[in-house]
Amino acid sequence: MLDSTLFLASGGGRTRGGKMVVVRRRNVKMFTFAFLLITVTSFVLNYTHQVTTSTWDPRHLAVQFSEHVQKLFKYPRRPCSCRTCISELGRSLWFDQRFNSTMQPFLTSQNALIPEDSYRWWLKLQGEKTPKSLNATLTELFGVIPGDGDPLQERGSYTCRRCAVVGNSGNLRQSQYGQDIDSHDFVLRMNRAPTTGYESDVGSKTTHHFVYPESYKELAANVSMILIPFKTLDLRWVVTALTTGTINFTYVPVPRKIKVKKEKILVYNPSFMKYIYENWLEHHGRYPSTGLLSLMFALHVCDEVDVYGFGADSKGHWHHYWENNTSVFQGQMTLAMGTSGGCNFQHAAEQSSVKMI
Ligand SMILES: CC(=O)N[C@H]1[C@H]([C@H](O)[C@H](O)CO)O[C@](OP(=O)(O)OC[C@H]2O[C@@H](n3ccc(N)nc3=O)[C@H](O)[C@@H]2O)(C(=O)O)C[C@@H]1O
Ligand SMILES: CC(=O)N[C@@H]1[C@@H](O[C@@H]2O[C@H](CO)[C@H](O)[C@H](O)[C@H]2O)[C@@H](O)[C@@H](CO)O[C@H]1O
Repeated sequence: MLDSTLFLASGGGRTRGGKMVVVRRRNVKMFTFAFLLITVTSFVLNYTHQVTTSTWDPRHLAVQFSEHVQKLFKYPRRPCSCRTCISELGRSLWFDQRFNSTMQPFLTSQNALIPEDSYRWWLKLQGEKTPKSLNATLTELFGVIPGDGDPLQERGSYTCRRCAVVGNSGNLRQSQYGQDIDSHDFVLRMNRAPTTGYESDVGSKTTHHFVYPESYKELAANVSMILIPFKTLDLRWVVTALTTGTINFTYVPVPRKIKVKKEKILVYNPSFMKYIYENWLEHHGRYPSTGLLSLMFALHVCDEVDVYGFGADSKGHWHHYWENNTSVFQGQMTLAMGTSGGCNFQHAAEQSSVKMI
């Protein structure tokens, strides 16, 4: 194919002598050489800007390069009609190097497999001493909840899915962001975040709410609850909270029963947590904060993401928008992202279609 294209491009006809063949071979060689030169040069130029993660080890560079090319071929951007789409590669190499569109944010009844290395990492997060068998727990869990289908995952209906991730920072106070937040297709909130009484600043719409047993709050009937399990007990808690009500204590008291429809319960994937810890937190801290887990989740299921309520307020105070604690905290970006760890999210925000508001 390449040969015949070159042949035509060189304007020649098939001749009797060997000369044309030599010219064609030379053309092929020159083309191949030029292609390799351009590719390698642009790759090297691009990567020399990545001070934090690149090394000059040729093997490392070659691996990174081949991964990048594979990604481009294997996962071309999905249909999206937004002005800019998260999954569009090539806007920021920094972002592309970390973003892995193949990672699955949910555990589902069809995809409940946690690789051994992820499982080992996850088990250490909260030092669970005698964890129950994970397989048995997951079988039981998906015997109780259907664990499938969520509007966020059904690609067909939205061509531009706009999501708002609302953190719990006091910087939302008097922001008047309520309407803006509510204008999104999906509004993701977390932990104890209330909306009643704070509508003008934080909005009133919630489509998805991230919780773990210790941070559970009652949700409206139309809201999907996304359980973030930090330990096996958290998975078992959902089962008992929907059935027998036997678990009422983890490391603090937790609700015995929850009033959530089984079809509205989704389960965050521990392997996805590990991916965030490795690719985005770059192993800083112990594990990602709920804010970062929610944000990364959104980046993998939405086409456009706007971020609200992260960081300290304008006076450097670190508190929830519904509380009055005015303690000063300097490392706001760090705490917003990791459990005593951080990632250069500002960098990501500046270079991709994520807006931090
Ligand atoms: C005492 C304690 O453990 N507090 C943690 C609480 C607590 O467990 C829950 O509120 C449930 O009661 O949870 C956390 O987080 P929390 O519920 O405070 O906030 C959720 C996410 O919002 C972002 N945030 C919050 C406050 C603030 N001033 N600036 C912010 O940027 C952060 O990204 C944060 O992750 C958590 O789960 O991550 C982290 C907090 O450290
Ligand atoms: C304040 C604190 O560090 N408490 C820890 C607790 O951490 C909290 O875990 C939550 C998930 O369960 C969530 O990640 C929150 O952001 C953390 O502050 C756990 O690590 C717990 C484990 O036994 O120990 C508490 O001291």
